[in-house]
Amino acid sequence: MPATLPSQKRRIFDSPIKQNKTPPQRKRIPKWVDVDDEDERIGQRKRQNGSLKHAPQAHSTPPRKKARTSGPPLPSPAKAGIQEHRKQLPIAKGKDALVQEIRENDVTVLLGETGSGKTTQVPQYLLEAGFADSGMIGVTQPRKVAATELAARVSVEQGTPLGGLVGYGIRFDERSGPTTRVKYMTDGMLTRELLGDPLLSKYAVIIVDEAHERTLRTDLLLANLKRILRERNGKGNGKPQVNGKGKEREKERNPLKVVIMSATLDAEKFSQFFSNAKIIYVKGRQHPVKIFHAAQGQTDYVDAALRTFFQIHVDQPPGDVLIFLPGQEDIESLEKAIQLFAHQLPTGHDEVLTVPMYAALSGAQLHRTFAPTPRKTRKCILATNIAETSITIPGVRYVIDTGKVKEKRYLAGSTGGGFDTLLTRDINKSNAMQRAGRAGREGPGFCYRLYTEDAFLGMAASTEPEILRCSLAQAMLQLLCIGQDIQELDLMDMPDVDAISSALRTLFLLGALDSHRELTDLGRAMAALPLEPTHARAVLASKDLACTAEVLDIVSVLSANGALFLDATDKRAEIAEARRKFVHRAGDHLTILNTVRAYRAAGGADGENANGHVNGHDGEEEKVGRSARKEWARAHFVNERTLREASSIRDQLRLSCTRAGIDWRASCGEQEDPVLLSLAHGLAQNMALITPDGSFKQIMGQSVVKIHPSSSMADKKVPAIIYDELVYTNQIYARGVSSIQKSFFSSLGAFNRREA
Ligand SMILES: Nc1ncnc2c1ncn2[C@@H]1O[C@H](COP(=O)(O)OP(=O)(O)OP(=O)(O)O)[C@@H](O)[C@H]1O
Repeated sequence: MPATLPSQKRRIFDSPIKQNKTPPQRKRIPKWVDVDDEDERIGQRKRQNGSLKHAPQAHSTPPRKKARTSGPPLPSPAKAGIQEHRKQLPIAKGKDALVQEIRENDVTVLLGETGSGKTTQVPQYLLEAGFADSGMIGVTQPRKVAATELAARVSVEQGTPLGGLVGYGIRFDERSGPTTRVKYMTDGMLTRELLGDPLLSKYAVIIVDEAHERTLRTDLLLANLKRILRERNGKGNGKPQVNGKGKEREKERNPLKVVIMSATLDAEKFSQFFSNAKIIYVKGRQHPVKIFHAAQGQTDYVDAALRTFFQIHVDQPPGDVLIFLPGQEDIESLEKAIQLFAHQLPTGHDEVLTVPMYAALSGAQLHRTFAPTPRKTRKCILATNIAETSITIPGVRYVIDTGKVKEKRYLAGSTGGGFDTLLTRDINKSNAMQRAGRAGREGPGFCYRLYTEDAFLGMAASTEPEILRCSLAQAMLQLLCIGQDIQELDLMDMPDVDAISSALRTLFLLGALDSHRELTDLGRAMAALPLEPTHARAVLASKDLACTAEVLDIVSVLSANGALFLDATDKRAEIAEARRKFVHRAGDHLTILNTVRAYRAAGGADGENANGHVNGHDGEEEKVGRSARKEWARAHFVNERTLREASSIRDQLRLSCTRAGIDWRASCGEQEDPVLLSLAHGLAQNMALITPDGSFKQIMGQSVVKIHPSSSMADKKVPAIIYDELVYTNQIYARGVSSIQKSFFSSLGAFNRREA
């Protein structure tokens, strides 16, 4: 039955907002069609089909109460309110049965509505039931922000400081210690741990959360968990032996429990992968989410989101709004538009606070999303799909879903030198349901889909696994280090042979593999650095060229999340003038180096403490230095957060270098060639020569590329370039470009190997 929003019969901006160039007055708002809770309907449909086993509360076996005999002392509840809230979650009703099922099965697949309490509660139930007595409980997440925020939430629920009983581990940021029993981490971090501990022996339980996302890391992890289960538990799945001698042997073997969780999972497929593992369905969601579909498809989703936001803001009760958009550009343009129109609202309306949320922002910036909303303010979070799964953003009551996402896809070239594409596409049902699930976490919620119900029903059920569409080089290098060949792994979906060949070729050209596909010492050294193979190769080359200090400065910035240079279309001339002093004629890499050096120098005394850290401790001098650096960054339109993040990455890389016997202090001063040559060792596949028309032709590939307009090398005519990446938008662009000498080619092993 069609339903309308309260204000639908009138134009959205009947209120006296200025009439000048205001898109919201141009068109009518999308018309909404109301449906019942889609997640619930789909759940029911599946249950009728018999594809789901029933909720834990349906189990008749009384839970076996196990006295807790060892392990860390459980803290007293932090706040009675939080403990009460925990008890009200849908999953709480099935707690004992759920714990019992996990005790009886090596692998459990847990399917439960968004917000039912899987991610925050299951690890705590297992902790409280003594599962962490023989090892840690590891919980993997596809995204960093989810790992850190969930660890923070669960440590509050446990009443312990973050990094104590409950901690997290993400690349370049670890908050866990000897007392940690529950550790949230990215799936990438846990796969890295396989390098040093192929049996993941410090874990008693591994919970793979949001498994429906099928990230490359999750798929590799699942294949390894299957192997580990065989080795640690003596079989793929089934009932562990718990009587008599079996119990003793089990203790010696330190068996592993695996729990696979999601709200939108093809449970049967996961169950079959783990030899028909038990499927448990947690029924019920905490709060209803009312879903509205647009009556007609929207051509301009940014404009439609703008209108819908103000419709909510003007007409609906308090509650923050979360808008899902495909990428940073749309986020920035919608943010500007919202701010513009919010200023024109008549008095009497709450303030609007916009908060962007995308992967390139630093941890501290992302943290703003979770800060309490000030009084008489409506927060509007503009997010990519990093806000789509796992997280609870307190205060969010309304979700606007544009139905779009940016998807990375690697196009492998037949002669090597493939490239990533990042294109906007329509979401699938699983995305849509997860997005709706971000409303209704603290009370009833509303989700406005800017697409029709038919469009929703016609969507694919789930995302294509990343392993079928991404570059495999880094993952294959890590696998080879633990003696695994991707083609022999028991994977849920096998990657394409072309993608495997392309990755093998990259590793061979980098010198990580020899001509028999055997891992070389160089390859092993590359895998030991927490960097992409190209950057790791550059760092290793810098050892021989005595310029590790410079290469670490550059690679740290390239590994940080945020962009280094801020852009503002209306200030292009001012920005160019401010940066003139440190833009290097050889291109973007040395410009990065100059920027890092200038920033450091702005803090006085080279801005580094005795360890070489820019972020030294709080002496008066350091405070002055910090504020001078901040001011410098502002004046030069440089993203200071990126530089601070890079500085902490560099500290960690220095430790890795020390472990690998590389002198990270080795510096070549002002010389350019050693730095560029080191980088060229890593970027040997990313080289191109100029053509008569001023574009560039790849040396190890067929593509003709242009230099991206954001590069300091844009429009420059130089004989040869290296570049960090190719991006495909309307044409193929090289980003992160430096000019190099042709004579470098003869110094690069890759070229000899290519000819071998
Ligand atoms: N940081 C937080 N602040 C406030 N409430 C929170 C927070 N994190 C979780 N909650 C509460 O706990 C509930 C359960 O969250 P949890 O993440 O465990 O659910 P879930 O079943 O894993 O959901 P999803 O499938 O969406 O990841 C939320 O609906 C919310 O009410």
